[in-house]
Amino acid sequence: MRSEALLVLEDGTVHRGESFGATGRTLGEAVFTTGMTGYQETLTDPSYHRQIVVATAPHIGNTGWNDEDDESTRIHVAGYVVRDPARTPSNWRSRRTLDDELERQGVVGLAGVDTRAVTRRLREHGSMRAGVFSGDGLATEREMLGAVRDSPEMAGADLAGAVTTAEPYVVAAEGTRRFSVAALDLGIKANTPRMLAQRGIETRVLPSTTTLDELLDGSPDGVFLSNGPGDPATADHAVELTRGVLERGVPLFGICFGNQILGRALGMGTFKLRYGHRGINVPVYDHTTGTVAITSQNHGFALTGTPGEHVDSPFGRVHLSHGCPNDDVVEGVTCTSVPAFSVQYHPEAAAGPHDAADLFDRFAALMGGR
Ligand SMILES: NC(=O)CC[C@H](N)C(=O)O
Repeated sequence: MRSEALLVLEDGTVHRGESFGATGRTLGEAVFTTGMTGYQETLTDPSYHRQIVVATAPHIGNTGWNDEDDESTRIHVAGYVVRDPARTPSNWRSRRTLDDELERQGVVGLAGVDTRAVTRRLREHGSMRAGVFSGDGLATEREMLGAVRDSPEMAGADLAGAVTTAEPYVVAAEGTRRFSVAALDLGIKANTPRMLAQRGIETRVLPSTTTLDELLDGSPDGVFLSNGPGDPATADHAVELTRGVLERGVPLFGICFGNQILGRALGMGTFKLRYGHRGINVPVYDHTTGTVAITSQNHGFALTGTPGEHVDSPFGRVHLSHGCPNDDVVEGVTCTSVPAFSVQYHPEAAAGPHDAADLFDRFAALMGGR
């Protein structure tokens, strides 16, 4: 029997459901994702650190949990809120149920709430702090709401240090090594080095506190700035490193948090979106080619500016080359004087779609001087 569990939002809204996964108490920023598949990749994506993820897709857990699709060594979400967990998961790769895995990793979840109502609330009032409470974590509503309101905001949160690798490691290229890349790990997903490896690129993954000398040790052909949790306005060290890389003319590619960091290094500002972009079918318009890609996204912050415009930077002209047609948010920047570009969405596409995979080829071409 599942026990009672509550989702308490910062604005005082309370949703009653049943415990799912571990019982107890968890606090974080409530955000929603519209992805209908890929919950394993979402839950293990370090960018979701300290977020309580609400799935708008009603049936979650249908394909169980496997030993192959983790994007990192553990589940990173602070909590998981679903409508209707699968009672009988079925997939040839499944090893256990989502419910069991959440419990095994001590992740507090909630099932049986009207996730569409929660999503409407977050869409209209913005992402907000929240808590999931069950078992020993339950208390009076007043006490639970107090705990939510005492918890830290996502704005101003510096979280890369909580998810970065402790030690450097190398992911070898598949086949002949064409290039080597130094990747700054701010919460990197496993599929990024994998997609680089498929293109003959060796990736040396380095902790977020790496110095510029360590980053450029061995003269890598390129530098990669990873995705990651938290507020990009706090990522001063990564911004400094990026300026050093741009000054030396080393080819650079950034994804999501990495896009925000490149933008900041170029003098742009960042701001918090009302409810962010999280899903696997978000359109992005490429102002260079005039094409649209359907993309995987997970961001709560964005760069300032208008897609399509050119702006001046200490490193020459910058094209705000990609934008989201839904709301005109900048989705990518391309430098015209230095070999650097980045995107706010996820070409590593875990989970899918694969429209943007060619960006890794573009990075390879940049390193090849073409
Ligand atoms: N996936 C990411 O890299 C997210 C970047 C940043 N933490 C944001 O929410 O905007």
